[in-house]
Amino acid sequence: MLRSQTKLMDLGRRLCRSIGNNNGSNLTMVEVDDKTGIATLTLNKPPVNSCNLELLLDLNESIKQIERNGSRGLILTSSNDKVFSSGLDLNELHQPNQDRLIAFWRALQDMWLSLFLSRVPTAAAINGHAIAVGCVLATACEYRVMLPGFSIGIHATKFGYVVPPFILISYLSVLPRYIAERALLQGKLFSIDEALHVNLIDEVADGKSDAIIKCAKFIGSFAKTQPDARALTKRQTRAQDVQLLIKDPEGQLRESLEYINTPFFQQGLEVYLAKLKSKSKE
Ligand SMILES: CCCCCCCCCCCCC/C=C/C(=O)SCCNC(=O)CCNC(=O)[C@H](O)C(C)(C)COP(=O)(O)OP(=O)(O)OC[C@H]1O[C@@H](n2cnc3c(N)ncnc32)[C@H](O)[C@@H]1OP(=O)(O)O
Repeated sequence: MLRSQTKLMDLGRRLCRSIGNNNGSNLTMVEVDDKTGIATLTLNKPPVNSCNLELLLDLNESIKQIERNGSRGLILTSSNDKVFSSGLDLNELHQPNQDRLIAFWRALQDMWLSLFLSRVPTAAAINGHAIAVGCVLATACEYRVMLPGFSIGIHATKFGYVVPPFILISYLSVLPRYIAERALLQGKLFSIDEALHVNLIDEVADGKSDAIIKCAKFIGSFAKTQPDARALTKRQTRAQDVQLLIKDPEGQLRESLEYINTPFFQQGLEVYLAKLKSKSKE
């Protein structure tokens, strides 16, 4: 590598400062670019960023921290170069301890609301597979840039999971209804070309740094808007989508828990988890 290139990269690194989210965990990392004021929020739970209780709480705290520290925007990405997020940690749903399950599902609902309604511009640099809730994280953002060779989508019905309303809504907020409905019913995972074709993603990037640059460019497109006016307008635009979860979070929680605790769901999950484990040993 040329010395001038190395120098440029060092400079880039120096311009970023890490900010903690006060809980001392490294499950997510936040770096703010001093020049642009944009925060990069990196999912960092090996091996595949599956969302367990701790990651959801951490992610929610980081989203709030980014808003509190006055960042100009949020870019969500992953420290894993193959997987953006593998969705919910299925171990949280399998034969769950009921108190932990309640905390887990509440954390999921709260985190989704924080990201979906974030007052700052949000973009996802999808540098790996984005499966189920991994896709939901991306669609909660305002803009999506993805790298080729990976899949994105919600394939829950293939494995016998009914999707809760807020997951459905996050799909419907970016896809036309007939495409969202068909994809959900088929349990479809989109290739990059298919995702681009239906506008599930906005752009393709040829590497993670290119994806981050493209996300930053999108966020920069709001430079001339007044932040409070932008934030309130976004909230109004999305108000109907969040109505159910804001008006009756406990009702939504109850419905999901009832379903998760059914023998039907538990048996299906057991088979799926066993398949996943045997696949990873191949
Ligand atoms: C009428 C009432 C209405 C209310 C309804 C309420 C319903 C509520 C419940 C239903 C929820 C529905 C919505 C579902 C949302 C979800 O997000 S579920 C999660 C779905 N995700 C997946 O299925 C992903 C599965 N994983 C993969 O396909 C692959 O792992 C990968 C992401 C493509 C990565 O592949 P690779 O790099 O080859 O890694 P692996 O070797 O496969 O995996 C490494 C280890 O990680 C484990 N793992 C992977 N994903 C998960 C996961 N999601 N949860 C837990 N563990 C996971 C995998 O088993 C490996 O583990 P080891 O064997 O121990 O190494």
